[in-house]
Amino acid sequence: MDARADHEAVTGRLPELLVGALRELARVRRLLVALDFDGTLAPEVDSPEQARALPEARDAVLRLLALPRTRVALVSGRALRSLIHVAQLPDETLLVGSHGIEIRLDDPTARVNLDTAELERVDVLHEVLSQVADSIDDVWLEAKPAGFALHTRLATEEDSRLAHLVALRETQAELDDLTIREGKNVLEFAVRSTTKGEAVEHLRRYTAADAVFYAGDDVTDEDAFDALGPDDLGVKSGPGPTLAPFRVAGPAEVAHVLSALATFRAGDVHEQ
Ligand SMILES: O=P(O)(O)OC[C@H]1O[C@H](O[C@H]2O[C@H](CO)[C@@H](O)[C@H](O)[C@H]2O)[C@H](O)[C@@H](O)[C@@H]1O
Repeated sequence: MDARADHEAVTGRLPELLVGALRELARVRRLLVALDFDGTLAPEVDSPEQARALPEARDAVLRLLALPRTRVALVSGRALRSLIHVAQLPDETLLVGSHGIEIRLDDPTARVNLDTAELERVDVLHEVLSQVADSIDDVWLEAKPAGFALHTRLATEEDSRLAHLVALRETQAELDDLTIREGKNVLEFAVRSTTKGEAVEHLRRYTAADAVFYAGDDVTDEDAFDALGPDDLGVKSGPGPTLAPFRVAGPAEVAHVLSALATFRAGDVHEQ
């Protein structure tokens, strides 16, 4: 294969500016690759437990994990348990679940511990949100350690709007200071407040990374993009307003970006 064909095989149809930024990033000494899961590595599906990373994305993540001075983290709104189930990645993958409430670094036994007051608030949330889910067609509740996700993907637009309105009204009538986040066909309620931005900062310190790559698709990923600095690189997956300097169409293109990053990094690591 000549050099041009070789270059095209690695970069595909990625914009030249993005390819240049990936090459630059691949040269840093310690790199943290932090990735959202749903809508970024995995295409959206109706049943959250059926979601899986695209094979090309998973291969690229495995290649990155195998490189020296390169750490990979998943930063997800999913409960850690659910993230472990769908991601199916080796233990050296750093995991952030529940939008930063649950963090699994290199100790796989680490658990989130809620105090009694928080556990009581989770119980109240459960009672209120179960009633909402039970009373509206095709609306269901996903449990997480510190809260719940009210899913409306399969509901009609009208029922979805109604579910959001009622859930907001009823939860706020019962509990103060809830953390409420709107995502894709989901409204999330938690009794603890953290953001993906805080999670990225935590991971940056933990890994002593010289630069961070972050890819994400949803509103909550904007906190992570906001936490990036001039030496970092953010890529938004799919449509919607974003702080990320680069955008690709969706998970298939994210996989391509990760694959190119792994290839550049492997080359640069060998050169050093
Ligand atoms: O931060 P993420 O990794 O993107 O997780 C965000 C939420 O993802 C899951 O819900 C979303 O994906 C589902 C599977 O494609 C889809 O059915 C649902 O409509 C989406 O909202 C997950 O179930 C949530 O707990 C996460 O917070």
